[in-house]
Amino acid sequence: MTQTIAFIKMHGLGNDFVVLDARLTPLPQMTPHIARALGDRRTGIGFDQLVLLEPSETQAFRMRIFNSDGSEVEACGNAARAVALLHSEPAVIETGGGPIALEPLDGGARVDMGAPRFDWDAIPLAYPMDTVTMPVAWENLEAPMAVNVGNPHVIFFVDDADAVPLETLGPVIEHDPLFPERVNVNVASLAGSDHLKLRVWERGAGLTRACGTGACATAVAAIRRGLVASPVRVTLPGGDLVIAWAPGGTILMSGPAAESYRGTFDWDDYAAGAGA
Ligand SMILES: N[C@@H](CCC[C@H](N)C(=O)O)C(=O)O
Repeated sequence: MTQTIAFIKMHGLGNDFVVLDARLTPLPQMTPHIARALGDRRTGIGFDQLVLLEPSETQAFRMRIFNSDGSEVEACGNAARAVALLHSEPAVIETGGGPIALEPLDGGARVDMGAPRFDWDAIPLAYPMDTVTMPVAWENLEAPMAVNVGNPHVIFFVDDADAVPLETLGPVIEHDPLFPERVNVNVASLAGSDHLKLRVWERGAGLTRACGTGACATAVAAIRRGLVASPVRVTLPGGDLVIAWAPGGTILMSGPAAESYRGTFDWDDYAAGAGA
């Protein structure tokens, strides 16, 4: 007998999610096949990420994240703000990238995303390399910085982020063998002494309206290079986030989130033919 599953559609700056809440009632096992089928905007519900909330043995609850290509990943900044809004009270939660602290605000949230990591094997890269000014280039994109903020990011500072053909270069860089777990690709330009403009090609999801972890990684990279001072306003196609970070500390991300609608789907409609 098929199971009817309730979902909540949410977004952070247009980066959209389907949230499944299995904290009290367990759901059938999520697989990459089902996540991909649900995420298909032509035949499924459609989303950038699927967010699965489960009980945790160590924190208030656990947030699992699946990209629209079905891959399970460690972190999602915009989803963290959406989940903070849904949970509606402060909480420390478990993620694949480590614990993060949620604080709901009116129409959004502040999230402590933990400390960034810069070592080549923490990104991870395929071999040892300076991650502050990487000696690599893809066409006109050169000398990026790599940061892991729970998930892996590479950041290119350019004169005009809008002029970069991210839809063609993004997938090439995402799948370059230098990044054994693939990578999220950020192109940023300076808009002021505390303001960056950012576009992101997301690993496993493509071009999105906004990427919270991309904003965190890019702000940290720009502060580390001495390009901007914290707190940094990061303007994405979907709107603005504010990121605060000091070397040695954790990253604080603030910004909006919203619920779009609630619905249900039949599990068997998406499980058909499911292998992995
Ligand atoms: N939308 C995100 C990031 C989602 C995960 C990412 N695509 C990855 O594969 O690491 C955000 O807001 O941070």
